[in-house]
Amino acid sequence: SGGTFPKRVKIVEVCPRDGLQNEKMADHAEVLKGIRKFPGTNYPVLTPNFKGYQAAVAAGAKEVAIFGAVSELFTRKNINCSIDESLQQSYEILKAAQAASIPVRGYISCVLGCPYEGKISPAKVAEVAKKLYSMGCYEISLGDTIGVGTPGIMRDMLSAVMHEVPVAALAVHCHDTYGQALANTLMALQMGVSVVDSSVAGLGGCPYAQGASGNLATEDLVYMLTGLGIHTGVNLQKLLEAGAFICQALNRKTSSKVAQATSKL
Ligand SMILES: CC(C)(COP(=O)([O-])OP(=O)([O-])OC[C@H]1O[C@@H](n2cnc3c(N)ncnc32)[C@H](O)[C@@H]1OP(=O)([O-])[O-])[C@@H](O)C(=O)NCCC(=O)NCCSC(=O)C[C@@](C)(O)CC(=O)[O-]
Repeated sequence: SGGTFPKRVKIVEVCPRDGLQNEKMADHAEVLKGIRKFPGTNYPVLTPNFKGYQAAVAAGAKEVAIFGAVSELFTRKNINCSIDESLQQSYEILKAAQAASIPVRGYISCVLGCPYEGKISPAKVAEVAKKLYSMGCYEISLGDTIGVGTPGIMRDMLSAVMHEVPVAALAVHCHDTYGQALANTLMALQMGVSVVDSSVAGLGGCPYAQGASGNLATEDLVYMLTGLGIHTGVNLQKLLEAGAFICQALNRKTSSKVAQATSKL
């Protein structure tokens, strides 16, 4: 593998959630019932509050994800509460989930910049990450929700967070609004992060974040990791087929550069 890069990277495919959340879509209970489940694959449900957690568990969710942010204004627009209130809700979900042996992943949004508050201090991200981790999230996914970050900002943010949370429990979640998602992810990999969120065909975007656009495309991530000799366990050809399938179903163009390039071969 390449120098200080991790030998293997776990990719968390967020297209079924992040990628499709802007589409007119069924509620999670119908989705969970409707999908064919494969052994060894997790199907986490994003739960915005305790009511959402209870509904997800009642629908058979075996893993849930909670989300918070480092910006008061974004938190208000996204889930209609303050950061402290959102952490309190997260705590309640984590307590119930621990009692039910349900793993909880934590997302933090706007870690490299906020559409409403602008610059975000790395110390603030570290503080929220520490709280979610100490409350029991097994992994913290750090989201550049509106894709404004550049690798230097990613480096400063991660340096602060890694003082508070072990790097093995960190993931990055980059949006590609300014074409920086792959570069930001590469910086995170160089700093030892080995879990990366991405979305097939680059679909995605947060409806509550002005200007947010698609996620890092999984095809492009897998292509880069393969080139670096990093193991992912993902078959790029099959991934390209999955991307083509979902783009056709949604009548959308892929944002993956690899998909665009290989379709012309
Ligand atoms: C969180 C709420 C629901 C609060 O919304 P609220 O209006 O503050 O909630 P409330 O407690 O005042 O309740 C209002 C009504 O909603 C109902 N309600 C309350 N909760 C639920 C629930 N869970 N499921 C179904 N119904 C619910 C509740 O029962 C009540 O119904 P009524 O009594 O009036 O008939 C709202 O603000 C909301 O839906 N927000 C959207 C959250 C969302 O999906 N955001 C996008 C997620 S993606 C993201 O954040 C970024 C990420 C993770 O992808 C990573 C990155 O890129 O950074």
